Amino acid sequence: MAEFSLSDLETIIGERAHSGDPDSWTAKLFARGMDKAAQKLGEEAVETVIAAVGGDRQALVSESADLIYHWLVVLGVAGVPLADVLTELERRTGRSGIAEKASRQDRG
Ligand SMILES: N=c1c2ncn([C@@H]3O[C@H](COP(=O)(O)OP(=O)(O)OP(=O)(O)O)[C@@H](O)[C@H]3O)c2ncn1[C@@H]1O[C@H](COP(=O)(O)O)[C@@H](O)[C@H]1O
Repeated sequence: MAEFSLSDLETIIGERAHSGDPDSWTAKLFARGMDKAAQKLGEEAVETVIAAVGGDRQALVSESADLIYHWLVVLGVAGVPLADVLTELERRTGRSGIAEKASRQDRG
């Protein structure tokens, strides 16, 4: 399970976004647009902060997962690929080729 990556989740979100599946939370968020997606991201951020400050380790893991999922949905609704964020993070390290290497490892 440790091999599961943010890139995998981005792919799943992309597949579900316009699936038309009435049971898909992802499809619902994409249909309702940025206001709803961003609102959910904000709520999950607050819940993550509460878990962290409260020292609730299990809640912190769970809320972090909710937060990251909703962050990727917001990126998807905005049309911003995860790779753009990774490239920006890599730029800040002052090194090059790290994101590319991670992507190669991701693909096996
Ligand atoms: N990781 C997640 C994930 N994390 C959280 N959530 C959903 O986010 C929602 C947020 O819960 P809340 O209680 O805050 O929201 P709510 O109160 O039900 O909604 P509102 O009242 O705010 O409208 C819940 O419905 C959760 O199921 C997620 N939904 C989907 N995924 C991933 O996306 C994939 C595709 O999901 P579907 O699009 O639902 O098929 C799944 O297989 C997962 O991998």
